[in-house]
Amino acid sequence: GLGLSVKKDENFGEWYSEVCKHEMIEYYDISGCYILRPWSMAIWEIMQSFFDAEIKKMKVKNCYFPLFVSPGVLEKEKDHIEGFAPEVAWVTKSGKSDLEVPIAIRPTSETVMYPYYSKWIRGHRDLPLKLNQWCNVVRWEFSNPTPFIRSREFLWQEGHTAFATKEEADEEVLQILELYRRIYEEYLAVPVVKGMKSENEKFAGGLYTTSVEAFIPNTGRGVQGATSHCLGQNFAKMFEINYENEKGETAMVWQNSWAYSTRTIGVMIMTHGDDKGLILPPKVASVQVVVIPVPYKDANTQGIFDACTATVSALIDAGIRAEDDLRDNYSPGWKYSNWEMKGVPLRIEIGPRDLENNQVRTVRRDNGVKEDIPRDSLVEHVKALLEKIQENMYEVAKQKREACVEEVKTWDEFIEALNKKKLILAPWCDEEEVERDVKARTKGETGAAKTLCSPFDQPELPEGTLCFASGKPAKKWTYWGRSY
Ligand SMILES: O=C1CCCN[C@@H]1CCCn1cnc2ccccc2c1=O
Repeated sequence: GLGLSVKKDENFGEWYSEVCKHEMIEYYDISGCYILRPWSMAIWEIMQSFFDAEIKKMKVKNCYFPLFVSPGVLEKEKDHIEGFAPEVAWVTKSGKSDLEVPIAIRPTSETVMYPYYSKWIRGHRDLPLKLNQWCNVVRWEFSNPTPFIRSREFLWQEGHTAFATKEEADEEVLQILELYRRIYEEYLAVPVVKGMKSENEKFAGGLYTTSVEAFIPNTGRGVQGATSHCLGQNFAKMFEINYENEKGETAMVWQNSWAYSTRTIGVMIMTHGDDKGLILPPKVASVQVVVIPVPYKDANTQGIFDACTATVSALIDAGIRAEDDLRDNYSPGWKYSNWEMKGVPLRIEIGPRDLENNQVRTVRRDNGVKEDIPRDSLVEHVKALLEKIQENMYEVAKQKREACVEEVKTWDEFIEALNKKKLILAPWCDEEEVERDVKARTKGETGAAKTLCSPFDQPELPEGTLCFASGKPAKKWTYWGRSY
């Protein structure tokens, strides 16, 4: 089809929406819901097989709990549910008749699972209990829906673990957070910051929340990439998840919960896409190499086609996800832009000259560099190229993100940086009231500024440094910004 109607730097919202339509999603007739087409589902599956294998090494077991939540348990813990209640979707009828009691659709599964954790965990030998489920959740949000980033239904994994000691829980929180960093940085080529959420931004039902935070330079917005919470004993108290410990005493468990979702795909699209469309990191591309014949009127067309199919099978035999595009109803030029739009990381062209010289022409999607490579060393060349593309995409994204970071010391610098769509690193007194105040003072049609996270990797905080917002002694460096 035709190219994009807008440029990424001119109209980001429209650009993103159009890019997503080049086979990642289809818009659905219910607002906030999207069809995941194979081109994006394949990305989800590649990430899923990595993460699933990793948590299985940690002895986490997969399970599946019902989609439906009875009202009693959902509203069991007031401060957990109060802020979220408007987002809960309810089933109130079956057929023509009303249900006696409306049933909620899970927005997350703590209240679904924990009554059974209470039943299953009786003695210390039942610990640790480590379960995960791959499922969908529904949150009937009203703020502007965005494919992958904010939808009323999305796919995620949610891990829910229970331990005898806080130390075990604390350790797992960070092990999972590292897996989330790897998903973003090693698979999606998206740089993220690991850090602690503020009291105001953390999961209200938990003890503390850690997260990996990404940043979108075009909009100057942070985006929470994934979260790993230590719940402490809050839910254990609420759901009476206790056990007889080795000393015969009744003790409450220490719990974690952690999730990443299809939002990851949206962050990848926003980070790497350009005015020709998607750019897929090779690690998550369902088609890493597309081989396109460039027949010339009286040249040996069959020979060219045979070279294409031979090239594809050599690459597939080497474990590279390759496809040829031999369609005779599209020109090579049309095929180039079509596969560029879909973001295939590497294109191989084979024309008459390539046939004669027993070579192929490679074209990189990330930087457009063309290179002729001999067919006898095809596989190792392509493998090396795909690795270089993966690494280059990450480095380019990291430099762009670093260029957006601005360190500020005063309120005026903060406001100026915010208006320049920067990712702000500021010394903060870590007082909730001050964060609420910053939110109130920066409220606007593009949303208020808030803390994104306090990076674990803290820069030096010289004695006497004052909070940019309150003027009180600063306790930590914190990333601030507008967010999705
Ligand atoms: O992030 C995670 C990781 C996976 C398990 N759940 C936690 C916390 C979810 C927080 N949350 C988020 N939206 C909600 C919406 C409606 C009701 C409840 C909630 C809710 O509890």
